[in-house]
Amino acid sequence: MSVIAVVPAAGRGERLGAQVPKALVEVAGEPLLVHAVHGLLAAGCVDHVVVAAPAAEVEVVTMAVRRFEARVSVVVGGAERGDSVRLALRAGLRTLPDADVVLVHDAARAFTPVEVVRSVVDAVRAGSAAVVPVLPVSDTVKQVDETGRVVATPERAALRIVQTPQAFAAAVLRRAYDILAADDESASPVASVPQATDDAGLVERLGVPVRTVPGHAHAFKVTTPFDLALADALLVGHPAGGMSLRTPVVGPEQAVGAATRPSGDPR
Ligand SMILES: Nc1ccn([C@@H]2O[C@H](COP(=O)(O)OP(=O)(O)OP(=O)(O)O)[C@@H](O)[C@H]2O)c(=O)n1
Ligand SMILES: C[C@](O)(CO)[C@H](O)COP(=O)(O)O
Repeated sequence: MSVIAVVPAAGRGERLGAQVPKALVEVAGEPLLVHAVHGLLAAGCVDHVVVAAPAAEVEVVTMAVRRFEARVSVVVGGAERGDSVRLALRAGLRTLPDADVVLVHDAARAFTPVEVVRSVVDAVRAGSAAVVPVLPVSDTVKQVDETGRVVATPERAALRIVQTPQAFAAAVLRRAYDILAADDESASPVASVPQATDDAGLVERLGVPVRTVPGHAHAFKVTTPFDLALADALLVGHPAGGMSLRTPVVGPEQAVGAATRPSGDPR
């Protein structure tokens, strides 16, 4: 019984517009990707992390995560986020075939508090097949048509912003991504990956109920230059590898009951 986290980090980051792929953009002296991986491992309940890297950056990414030793592996990502998740998931299930829980976590949500990681894992361990961290919506949301005309105003109280890591019973996510077995070689690794804007969306299509747990403002997705400025501001006063990297990485055995332990760390 173990927990795998897959980290899609193969995007270009068009909306950020940096000179390097977004996952390699540095905040407080470390790439976003390293902050994200550190946060997962620091939660103490994740056994192995698989990062999906841009094809041209596999070596750079491999060097960046070398400090985590065998607990992190790197694969080449795909054309879309879903392709990257599938490739990383397949590699993770080969590394740890007995994994019972899989997390999917955006490299771009680099400052997610460890409590959120523990909370989604605990919820799956408690019997939920799929769990997503969410925040309430504070703006009114409109649905518009292709011309921009408002066609509906959904009831705000029923809406939630969805974050990552999203956690799944391994068998359920494997089914959602149509990975029949950890050593399945029968099809192209990225053939017919169903696309959705998040992984829970695929699981919903299977009719599997998805549970929510509280997310955290620090789990925002670095998408635009404004988000990057926010990340820099959050880490002001922290040394290189500040907020996330101050939390020591602990092994799963040290994290028993971790979700209920008070933490003095802002993560
Ligand atoms: N082909 C892709 C596209 C995205 N991602 C990853 O999925 C996460 C969420 O995607 P997003 O924030 O949209 O990143 P980008 O696709 O890089 O951003 P943009 O849409 O602005 O280009 C990121 O960690 C990104 O690296 C990925 O692994 N493979
Ligand atoms: C998975 C996600 O982070 C949940 O909010 C989000 O849907 C990713 O969207 P993106 O356009 O790939 O950034």
